[in-house]
Amino acid sequence: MEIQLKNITKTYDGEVLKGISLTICQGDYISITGRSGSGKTTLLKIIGLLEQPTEGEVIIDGIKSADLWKDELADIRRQKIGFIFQDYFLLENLSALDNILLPGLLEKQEGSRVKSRAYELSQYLEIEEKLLKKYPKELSGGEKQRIAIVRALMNDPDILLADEPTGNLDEKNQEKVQSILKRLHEKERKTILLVTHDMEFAKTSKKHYNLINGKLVTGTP
Ligand SMILES: Nc1ncnc2c1ncn2[C@@H]1O[C@H](COP(=O)(O)OP(=O)(O)OP(=O)(O)O)[C@@H](O)[C@H]1O
Repeated sequence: MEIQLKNITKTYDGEVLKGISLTICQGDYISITGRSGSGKTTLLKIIGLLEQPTEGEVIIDGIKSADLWKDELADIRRQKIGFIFQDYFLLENLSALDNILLPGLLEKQEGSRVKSRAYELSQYLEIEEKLLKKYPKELSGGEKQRIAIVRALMNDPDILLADEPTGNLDEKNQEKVQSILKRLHEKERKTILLVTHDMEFAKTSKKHYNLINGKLVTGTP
């Protein structure tokens, strides 16, 4: 999947993004850093089709997102984009396994197929089977984030959008998540777009941008 941003602006109270153009090609690993409030999450939401730009175009595989219906945008989000967040967004009253299975089951995919993919991916991310029975409150931050990554991978998305995925983790788990993203990029050819405060983490990407005054500035991490 190729995502093109053309001269994107976003205005809330003030102008947060001021003319951003960027092409994200299949297989890219891009990191974006920037000070708090600079608009990183806003940009990620626009790329993930969760938010509309005020001006400018988001073009997905040659099709302008503004020309698509809400349902079509939701289909692209579900089928092609995986989201990973700092706060994991696991449902507390579901086991880790059910959290992973829920999106697929909501889409009425066949239960046994969804389940075997969940186990396969959990094994790939070295999540012990016994962890899958636990509830989020019984899991460490690192475990929760790995469960959230499995959930993001269930539909085999082309691109993973990761918003501060190591923000709440200790050093050991930060390294674990970093190496998982690296492996998904190198071995599975996933496109990765990473927002992080952590310059060391940004260094592991192939292209790095700094978001300054609403514009992307090429940086060498
Ligand atoms: N839905 C919204 N309504 C109004 N203002 C918003 C909204 N979302 C974000 N903003 C504002 O836009 C600016 C950019 O926010 P954003 O969350 O994109 O920054 P960020 O770089 O991700 O920050 P952080 O690193 O602290 O997470 C902030 O000033 C924020 O208050």
